[in-house]
Amino acid sequence: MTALHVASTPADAASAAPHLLLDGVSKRFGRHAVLSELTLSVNKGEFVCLLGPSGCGKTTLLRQIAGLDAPDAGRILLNGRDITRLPPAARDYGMVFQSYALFPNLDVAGNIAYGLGGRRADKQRRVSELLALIGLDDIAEKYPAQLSGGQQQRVALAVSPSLLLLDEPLSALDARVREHLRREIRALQQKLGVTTIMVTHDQEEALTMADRVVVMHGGRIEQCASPHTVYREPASRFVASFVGQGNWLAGRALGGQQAQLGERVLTLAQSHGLADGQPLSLFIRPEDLILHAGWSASRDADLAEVRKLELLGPIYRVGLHVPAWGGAEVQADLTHAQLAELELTPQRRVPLSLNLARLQVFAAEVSPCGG
Ligand SMILES: Nc1ncnc2c1ncn2[C@@H]1O[C@H](COP(=O)(O)OP(=O)(O)OP(=O)(O)O)[C@@H](O)[C@H]1O
Repeated sequence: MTALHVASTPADAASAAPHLLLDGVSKRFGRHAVLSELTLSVNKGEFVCLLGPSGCGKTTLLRQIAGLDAPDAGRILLNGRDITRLPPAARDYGMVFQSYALFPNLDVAGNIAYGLGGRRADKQRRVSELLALIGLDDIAEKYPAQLSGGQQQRVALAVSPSLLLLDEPLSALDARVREHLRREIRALQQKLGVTTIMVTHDQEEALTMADRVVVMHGGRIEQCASPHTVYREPASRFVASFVGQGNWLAGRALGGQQAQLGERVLTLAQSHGLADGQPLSLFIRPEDLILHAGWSASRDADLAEVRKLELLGPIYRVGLHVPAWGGAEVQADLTHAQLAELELTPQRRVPLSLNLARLQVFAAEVSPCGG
């Protein structure tokens, strides 16, 4: 992992403006536009995840914020102060670009004290408080190389920077440790109120840790919203496909709020705003498909044949073939209790409908939606 740490500036306390503002930031490498007019504001104490596939520009954006690279266009403001053109050395805050943002030649207490201002006695008191807070008071005299990965992360947070920039901090760890550290980092970040921007390509990490997720694709922001909104109301086809699982169904727009799916006419929760006859893509999460115990349960249901049952731990993912929906193959998620109640087995036929309130409609090719 790499981590960047920008120490506090005196302006921090008074500012009501966004803590960090990126205003139309663009960056090219040769002819390749890696960042295209990105605009993003981050509030004090917020935890923002930059999420996107490999090569979408996450690390490049983090490097612009850190000042390790300068954008070709746009501005970066920290507490209202334009820092865009300042090389790291000319910025009047300290910055570290090392593993876990720690100085290897300072012990834990020294690392924490480095970022703190004030008189020596106050500093010592604050260091003790922070060590207690992160639960590492017994290792104050150890050096970063003597710490475990998790301990290093905790110290990096306790260094209490104005802005903590983390680039894939958990990617090298095994799943169990990663899950534990996610919770620990998030809890500490909230306790300490450290404004944090973390790069990840792991959607689960972003959804579980962030206040806001910035989904990037091809150097642009596709959506910037809470994890709940990104998951439940993806702003573009890309976001819908990249975050979580989902079923795509090919349909056709009818007048008003209606859409044709195979033989079925659906009345959507909202107007799709598309011209009559235009092809559209209907998107629905596996948990938003409804399997019915009896045929009379819903007049809106169509018969589906169970093709596959896959155990995913707490839920079953059921593969279904639906002749009435143009022969669509879909996946539905069911709890163990639901599966038992429906007595589902392969080849069995079951009435299936869509939770129309949860159905998302996209034009067959839709333009990205900015965050
Ligand atoms: N110094 C550079 N010179 C030329 N091209 C670069 C440079 N740095 C990054 N790129 C290119 O810019 C694009 C974005 O790279 P970046 O590292 O920001 O992506 P990323 O989203 O962080 O990906 P990953 O998750 O794989 O780290 C890539 O195509 C990369 O090859």
